[in-house]
Amino acid sequence: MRIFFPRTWRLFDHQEHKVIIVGLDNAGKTTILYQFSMNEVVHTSPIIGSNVEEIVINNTHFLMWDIGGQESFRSSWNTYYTNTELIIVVDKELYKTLAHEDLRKAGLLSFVNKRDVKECMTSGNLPWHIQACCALTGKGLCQRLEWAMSRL
Ligand SMILES: Nc1nc2c(ncn2[C@@H]2O[C@H](COP(=O)(O)OP(=O)(O)OP(=O)(O)O)[C@@H](O)[C@H]2O)c(=O)[nH]1
Ligand SMILES: [Mg+2]
Repeated sequence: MRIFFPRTWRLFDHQEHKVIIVGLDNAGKTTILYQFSMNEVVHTSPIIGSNVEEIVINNTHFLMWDIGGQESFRSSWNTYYTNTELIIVVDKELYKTLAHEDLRKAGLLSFVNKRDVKECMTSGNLPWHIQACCALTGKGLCQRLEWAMSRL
């Protein structure tokens, strides 16, 4: 995995940044967690509960929580939200739906919808980006973490 973040001011950034990884079951969250922490693919089993790893990248410390995506556990996700600085949403359904020959040349624009509904998050308070990745190779994972870190 490529190591980045050359900014010198980060050399002394020992604050721990809380990250949560959410998404439906089987999306690849645990695989991504261990790509970040061990730079390798581990054998995973579906989890009801969570895994947490402390990860240091270029002297920036992350406490990365991988939260089980099984339906029965989703109502517990909110117990992990306190002090979260970065949310990683892993979505395999989107990929599956769009992996079609007819869409090979299409662009992709994603809307965070229902901004008129009060309880919904808005793009105003939640900066976000879409990044294609492969958790088995680690490709794509680092680029977007770099983008996210610049906003911490
Ligand atoms: N082909 C492919 N398989 C992947 C990728 N990422 C994960 N997988 C596989 O998808 C399966 C599920 O991955 P997990 O990381 O356990 O999924 P999860 O999101 O943690 O699932 P829950 O713990 O049930 O919420 C495993 O067999 C992984 O090897 C990927 O980028 N490509
Ligand atoms: Mg898992």
